[in-house]
Amino acid sequence: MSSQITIPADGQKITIENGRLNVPNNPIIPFIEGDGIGIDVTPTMRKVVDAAVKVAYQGEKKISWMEVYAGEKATEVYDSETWLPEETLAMFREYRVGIKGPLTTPVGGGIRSLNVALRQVLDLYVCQRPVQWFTGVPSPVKHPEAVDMVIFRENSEDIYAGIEYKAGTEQADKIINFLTEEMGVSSIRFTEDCGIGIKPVSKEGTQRLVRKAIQYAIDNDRDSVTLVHKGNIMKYTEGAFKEWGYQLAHDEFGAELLDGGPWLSLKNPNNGKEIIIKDVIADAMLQQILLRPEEYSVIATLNLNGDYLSDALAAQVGGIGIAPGANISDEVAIFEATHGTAPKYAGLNKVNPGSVILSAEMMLRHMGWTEAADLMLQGMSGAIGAKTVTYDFERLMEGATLVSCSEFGDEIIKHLA
Ligand SMILES: NC(=O)C1=CN([C@@H]2O[C@H](COP(=O)(O)OP(=O)(O)OC[C@H]3O[C@@H](n4cnc5c(N)ncnc54)[C@H](OP(=O)(O)O)[C@@H]3O)[C@@H](O)[C@H]2O)C=CC1
Ligand SMILES: O=C(O)CCC(=O)C(=O)O
Ligand SMILES: [Mg+2]
Repeated sequence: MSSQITIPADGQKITIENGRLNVPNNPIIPFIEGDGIGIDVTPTMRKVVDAAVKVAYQGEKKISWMEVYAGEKATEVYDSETWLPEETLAMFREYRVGIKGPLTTPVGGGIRSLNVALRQVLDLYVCQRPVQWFTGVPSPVKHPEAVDMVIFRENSEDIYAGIEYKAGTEQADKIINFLTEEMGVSSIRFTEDCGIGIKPVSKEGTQRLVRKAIQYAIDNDRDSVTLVHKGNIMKYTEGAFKEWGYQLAHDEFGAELLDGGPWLSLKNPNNGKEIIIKDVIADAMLQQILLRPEEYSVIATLNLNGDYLSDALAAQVGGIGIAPGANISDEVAIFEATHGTAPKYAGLNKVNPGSVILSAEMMLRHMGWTEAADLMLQGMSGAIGAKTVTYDFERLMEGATLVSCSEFGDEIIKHLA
């Protein structure tokens, strides 16, 4: 298959040297526009990033964007069967840092999630989703300012691994027969026409995620890491996640039992402050984040819990239209909005581009371009403070001026200087 990707002539590759990113002044950044509202939010994000970089570095630094394809656009550019071209994966591997818009996943059939495939193939095992309130953003809770959490969602395992067999197929029946006849399982209520899903959760997968969460708490002066699990019911997957998480905190970070346990306490080696390692059962956590958000800071959790928690928490600070995210491995990082393709709004230049813009802000910070990242936050706060906002905020804010997706980007740019 011939290449459909144009490599910008004027940029250089980001490399990794001794485990650290080496970012040239003119890095090539691969991006996927995304399906649905990707066509609205991604160009707006690029314009805002370019403006922030220009203001921050006065032309000394500049991003060379390189479009790579996935999803519906890939089927147009390549052929109708190609949803995730090998060269897209190769570019992310080679260029180290990228960003993407949302990609559609059909429900109940059709292709499996391309978003999940990207995470699995590139082993982007950390899904990092910070949730923080911007002053003035409409919220359904009384104290949105109390929400300041960073979710570390395990991104490569769990029921999200996509090991599923459709009811009535030979594979599903084979597994059911194996379970009932060889494993003594008697609790499959209806063995006829029963779909089967498998939930792999490993010690290594858990510990590499929890390690990142604790290190983040240390590096960012956070006071707790909460392991969120449903280990009372799923003992050997979610329960094991909790046990392996505590074990890692003890073995690698020297955490000690607090008041006899099970919570642990460790001293932040940077400043001597205490970091508590605790755990909460997932359903109770959904209540806790609403009632006592100030008690939670860094959250480490399994893939599906993290998916639910991140949208629920986003709602408390303005919705998924403004909640950013990153998928990170030791070699590659792909930043992405937490929302989906919102097909009913696709191409209307209507939705909030805040989520992918804040994902780009995380990307700039990851690259060490903190001045540009800080400016993006300033621009976002400025646009929201001036109440020039997209429909999702405008419908909840008194006295706000409704602007389109691209106009919201322009409002952010106005507040960069
Ligand atoms: N990482 C990814 O690429 C993801 C992809 N998806 C995929 O996206 C598709 C659609 O999923 P769906 O469940 O409808 O979820 P979506 O996130 O696409 O949309 C749900 C609702 O959230 C609100 N919303 C979403 N994005 C924005 C935005 N930028 N600005 C303002 N409001 C927004 C809208 O609410 P309202 O109607 O109230 O205005 C929208 O109707 C599916 O195929 C799903 O698999 C889903 C999540 C992540
Ligand atoms: O891949 C998808 O379609 C959905 C993924 C998702 O909801 C998420 O990553 O938050
Ligand atoms: Mg989700």
